[in-house]
Amino acid sequence: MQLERDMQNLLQDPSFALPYWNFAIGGNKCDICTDDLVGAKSNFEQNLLSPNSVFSRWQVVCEFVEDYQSLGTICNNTASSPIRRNPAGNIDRPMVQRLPEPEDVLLCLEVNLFDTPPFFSNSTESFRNTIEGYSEPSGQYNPTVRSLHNLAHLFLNGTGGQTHVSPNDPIFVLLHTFTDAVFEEWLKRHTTDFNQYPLEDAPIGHNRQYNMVPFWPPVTNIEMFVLAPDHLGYAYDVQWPSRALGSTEMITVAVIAALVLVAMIFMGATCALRRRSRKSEVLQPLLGESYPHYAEDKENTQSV
Ligand SMILES: O=C1C=c2cc(C(=O)O)[nH]c2=CC1=O
Repeated sequence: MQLERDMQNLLQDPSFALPYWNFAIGGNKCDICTDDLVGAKSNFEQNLLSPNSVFSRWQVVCEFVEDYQSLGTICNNTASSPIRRNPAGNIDRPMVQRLPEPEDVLLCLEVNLFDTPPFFSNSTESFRNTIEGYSEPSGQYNPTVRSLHNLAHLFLNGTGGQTHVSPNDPIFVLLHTFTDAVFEEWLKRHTTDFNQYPLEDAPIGHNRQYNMVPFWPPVTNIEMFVLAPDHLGYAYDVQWPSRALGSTEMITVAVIAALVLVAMIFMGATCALRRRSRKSEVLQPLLGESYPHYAEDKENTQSV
């Protein structure tokens, strides 16, 4: 939100809103990697951005993570190299050559618990770990899988796919606004019980009452475990995909539809038969063939 406000100030446009990148579109194309958006691929160098994009002139800062760790130095914001990006181009990892599928988002929204022990990247049936992308989209932990948020990062295959430098790629923000939109939708669809947020035992910075580092002013994790339109003053406009029916569901629907049709035919036929019999009852002569007619009656009386 601070970034959005900063950009509103820079642009002198209070209506500016951060967009999101719906990365759950499947396939191997980065739909926003065009020169009018976040930059197309260079025709000259496969890992770089097209010179027609403003972002081809952006430089990566804080690239030397080994130095920061081994020498204990702090990143001094020295620019070192251009942004690298080669979507779907990681030939060593075919699994990250495709974006998440729309269905993956739906499955992840169905995971009931926010988090489960050990509150880490190997948690299973945990919404937090599933949207993060260390589980099958349905929530089952699988160490070989990368999905959703993680898969979107790795798909970018370059600056945006390396944790310590990924914020240098402008896609970073759009990838995370969408991830936040999925979180928002999950909060909407599930009763939000604060107790599901780990009070302890999560990695440092991730417990319920811990501050979210490095945001300023300080804000705790639990303060953000709320519906954004009601408490934070923003909302997402997303068309969530609808769920395609599985084969068992399709058979169930077909059987129900067939039963309803048979019931309707039966009811229609019964009504028609009833109406017909009621009609013939109404038109029945008061004196049937078996009753003597008045004239005959009279004749009989006279002859006596
Ligand atoms: O920038 C990031 C890069 C990531 C790579 C993975 C992974 O699953 O290997 N996860 C990432 C998260 C990032 O934020």
